[in-house]
Amino acid sequence: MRVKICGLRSRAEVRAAAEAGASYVGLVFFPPSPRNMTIPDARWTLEDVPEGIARVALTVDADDETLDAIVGLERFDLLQLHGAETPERVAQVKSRYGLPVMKALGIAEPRHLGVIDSYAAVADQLLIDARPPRDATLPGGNGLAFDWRLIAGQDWDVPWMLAGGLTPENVGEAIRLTGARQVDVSSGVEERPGKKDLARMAAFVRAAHAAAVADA
Ligand SMILES: O=C(O)c1ccccc1NCC(=O)[C@H](O)[C@H](O)COP(=O)(O)O
Repeated sequence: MRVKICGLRSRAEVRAAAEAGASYVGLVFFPPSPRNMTIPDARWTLEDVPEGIARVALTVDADDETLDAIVGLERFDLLQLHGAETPERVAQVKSRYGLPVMKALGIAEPRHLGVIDSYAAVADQLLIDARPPRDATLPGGNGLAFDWRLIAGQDWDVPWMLAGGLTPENVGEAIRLTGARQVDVSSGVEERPGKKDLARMAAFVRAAHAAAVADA
């Protein structure tokens, strides 16, 4: 079981996520978000991440200039594209930067599953998330879950991660229903938007690992 904790905003939060057992730590580069990270702050925030933990940069329909600046920090192992990027744009980003790319896809109904294969053909990983409501300010990180039965028994040609409204309380059921081997959380381990609750991060990782063991 691999856990990603997203929307971290300080070195202390990154350290706590690593100590809790996260396999991925994510920073959000999206100015409207309460979790937004600036490029200069990201360099410092990720200065001493332990070996073996993947550092993820989350962007939303970012242009090349923004991605150049983020990748230029030489701090990231994986790019998470969380906007309306097309499969062609995913392929372009992957080839321009030579870093693995994870494409986030929001689902709410069976028809939203239809596009997943076209992204699986170009992305290194998929992040299967809740589709944001039409009036949402943020395309992700809304703490909303989708009906996990929609993807029960589904698998794709690349590794995928389950996200959307996960919490220490519900992640076990989500893993059992979907068979996810990787899970991602942000709001569900916060005291308030943009501020992580260190005890909840640890509880989340424990619950995810316990569900994976129970499933084995
Ligand atoms: O977190 C944000 O503010 C954010 C902004 C713009 C796009 C995506 C964003 N977050 C995505 C995530 O943190 C996760 O990858 C995932 O969607 C889980 O979010 P949550 O439902 O809050 O656990």
